Amino acid sequence: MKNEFEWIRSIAQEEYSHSGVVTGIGDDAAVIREEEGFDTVLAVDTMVEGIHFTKETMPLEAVGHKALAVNVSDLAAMGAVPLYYMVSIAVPKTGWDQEETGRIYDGMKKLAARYPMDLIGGDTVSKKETLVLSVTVVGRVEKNRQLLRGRAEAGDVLFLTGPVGFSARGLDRLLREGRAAWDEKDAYIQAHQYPEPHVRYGRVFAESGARIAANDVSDGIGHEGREIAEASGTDVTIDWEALPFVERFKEFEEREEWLLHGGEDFCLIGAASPDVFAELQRVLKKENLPLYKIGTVDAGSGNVWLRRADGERKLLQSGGYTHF
Ligand SMILES: Nc1ncnc2c1ncn2[C@@H]1O[C@H](COP(=O)(O)OP(=O)(O)OP(=O)(O)O)[C@@H](O)[C@H]1O
Ligand SMILES: Cc1ncc(C[n+]2csc(CCOP(=O)(O)O)c2C)c(N)n1
Ligand SMILES: [Mg+2]
Ligand SMILES: [Mg+2]
Ligand SMILES: [Mg+2]
Repeated sequence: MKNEFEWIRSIAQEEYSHSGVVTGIGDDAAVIREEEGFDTVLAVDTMVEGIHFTKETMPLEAVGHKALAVNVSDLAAMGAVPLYYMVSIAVPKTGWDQEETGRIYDGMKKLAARYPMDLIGGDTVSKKETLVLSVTVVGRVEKNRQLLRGRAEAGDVLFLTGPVGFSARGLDRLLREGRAAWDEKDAYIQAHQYPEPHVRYGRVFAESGARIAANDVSDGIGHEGREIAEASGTDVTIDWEALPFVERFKEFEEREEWLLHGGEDFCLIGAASPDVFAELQRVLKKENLPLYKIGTVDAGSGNVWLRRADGERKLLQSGGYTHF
C-alpha cells in the first residue's frame, strides 16, 4: 500500500496538455496562465457515496467519469471550453482500498483526455463511512460570451439539447436490481452511469454570439426551467408531447417524475428567439447534433407550465432532488 504522498504522485499526470499550466501538482497550489481575450470559468460539484451513487448503482470508473462530467456540464452550460480540474477526495478508513480509488481516477482521466483537461491539483483526506469526491473545474470562454440563465425573453423557443428522463429510468432499475442491471448496451443505465456533458452545444451557442439562455439539467427540467424563468423574469411552458422520446415512457406510472423532475440528465435546457433557434438547429444538424423545441418562453414571473396536446396548461409544482 502506498502512503498518501506516494499515492498522490501515482495519480499525477506525467505531462500536461495545456501550456497554460505554470505550476501543476507538487506545490502548495496550482498556477495557471490565461490567454488574452478569454474569461476564466470556474465550477465545483460534489458526489457523495449513498447520495449520488452506491457501489451497487455505479461501477467505480463511472463514479470518476460522472464526478468530472457533472462539472464539465456546468462549463458547457456557460459556453466554456474545459481546461483544468482539481479533485478533493475523502476516503473512508474502512471499506475502500487504493485499487478502488485508482479506478475512480481512471474514469476521470479517461473523460479528461477527450477534451483534453489537465489534473492540476487536489486534496486527499480520510473520513468515516462514506466516500466524498469533489471536483473543481476551470474553463475559458471568449470575453463576454458566457451563456447565462437570465437571458430568456417572452416569445423565445424553449429547447433541449438531448433527452431527459433516461438517467432517472436507469437509476430506478439500478436501485432495484443493483449490479445485475449494469449493461453497456442499455441507454438508460448508460445515461445514469456515464452522462455525456454537452460541451459542443455550449460552444456552438457561445460562438454564435446570439442572445441565448442556458442551464444544464442536473435537477430535472422542471427545476432548471424554473431557474431560467426566475432569472429572466418570464414564465416557461413545457409541451409534454414535444419532449424527446416521450413515447418510450408512456407505459410508466413514474413518467412525469422521471421526465420533469428526474434530473442527472446533463443535457442543456435553453431559450432563444425563433430565428436564432432555427439557425442553431441548422448549424448543429451539420454535426448530427439534434436540438429539440420543447416549449415556449412567455410573459410572467418565474412560473413553469406544463401543456398537454389538447392545449390545456397546468402550473408545474417544484420537484426534483433537494439536499435540504
Ligand atoms: N456552499 C456554497 N457556497 C457558495 N456558493 C455556492 C454553494 N453552493 C452553491 N453555490 C453557488 O450557487 C450557484 C448555484 O449552485 P448549484 O449547485 O445549484 O448549481 P449547479 O451546479 O448548476 O446545480 P447542481 O449542483 O444541481 O449541479 C452557483 O453559483 C454556485 O457556485
Ligand atoms: C444512490 C442514488 N440515489 C439517488 C440518486 C438520485 N440523485 C441524487 S442527487 C440528485 C440530483 C443531483 O444532485 P446535485 O443537486 O448534488 O447536483 C439525484 C437525482 C442517485 N444518483 N443515486
Ligand atoms: Mg452545483
Ligand atoms: Mg448547473
Ligand atoms: Mg452542477
